Amino acid sequence: MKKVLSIAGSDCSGGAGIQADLKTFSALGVFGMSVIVSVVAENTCRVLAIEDISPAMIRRQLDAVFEDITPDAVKIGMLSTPACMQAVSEKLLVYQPKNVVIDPVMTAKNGCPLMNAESVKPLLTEIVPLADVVTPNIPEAEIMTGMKIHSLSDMAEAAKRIMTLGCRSVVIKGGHANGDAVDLFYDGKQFYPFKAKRINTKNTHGTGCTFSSAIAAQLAKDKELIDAVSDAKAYVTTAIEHSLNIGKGNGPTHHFYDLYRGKVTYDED
Ligand SMILES: Nc1ncnc2c1ncn2[C@@H]1O[C@H](COP(=O)(O)OP(=O)(O)O)[C@@H](O)[C@H]1O
Ligand SMILES: Cc1ncc(COP(=O)(O)OP(=O)(O)O)c(N)n1
Repeated sequence: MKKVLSIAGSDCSGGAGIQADLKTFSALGVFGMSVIVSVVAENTCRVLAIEDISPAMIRRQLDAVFEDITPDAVKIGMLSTPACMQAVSEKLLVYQPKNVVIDPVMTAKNGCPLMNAESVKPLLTEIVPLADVVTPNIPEAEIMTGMKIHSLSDMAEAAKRIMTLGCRSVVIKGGHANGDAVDLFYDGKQFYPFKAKRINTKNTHGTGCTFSSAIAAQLAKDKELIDAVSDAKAYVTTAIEHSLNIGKGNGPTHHFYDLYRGKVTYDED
């Protein structure tokens, strides 16, 4: 069975972060592992508190995984401080995992910051260059590039700027735009827009985590980047279509086993 590691924060309400990542991995038939970088006391309405795991403990968790198991892909989510980033980048440079997907999480849906301001620079210089694919939403892409994004051609310009940071490809997600949900994938040569009808729901907690984890799961299963992004877009769209009215705020995406049962392929190795 293919194995995928998530390096991210814990969402105790189960809709985003490590919890969304592991649910996505299971639904897509890969074995999920987790290195927890921060514990977030959050729910569908708000973030109450954040406690970062020490950099030493992040390093030990990474050693524990990599000395025993070789992940087929790695997804990186919330990294709140420069010290967390340094611990992760240092170990990934040592272990050199393949298929690294980086979701540069900066704020929760309710606007609460999940990454502090001094982390932008190390994100761009130490973390993004490790990525096979980086998946910012529009506000994150604006912060990464210093430009405003109002159109698909702005998304294309931002994608070009992000590629200069040294990643292999980028998908700018269109969840925060108006109209259809159009994500723009750029591999340094060509632009590929992935379009889905916008689903009229408030229950979109964890959409970014779900999408990036689904890309990692598909890359682990040896899909080409473009096919992994295409499949992940289909997966997240289904997960939003069937999202759950749990909690009083933005409910979570649903990792809809029944729809995926039968479509998932398991490897025996
Ligand atoms: N209401 C929606 N209908 C359909 N797709 C959506 C909707 N909201 C977000 N998406 C999709 O979910 C994925 C995550 O995007 P986005 O919500 O922008 O990320 P984030 O959670 O990081 O802010 C993207 O593929 C985006 O197009
Ligand atoms: C622990 C943790 N990590 C990431 C997020 C952000 O999740 P995301 O899927 O990008 O979007 P929202 O659900 O916040 O809209 C989080 N909230 N918590």
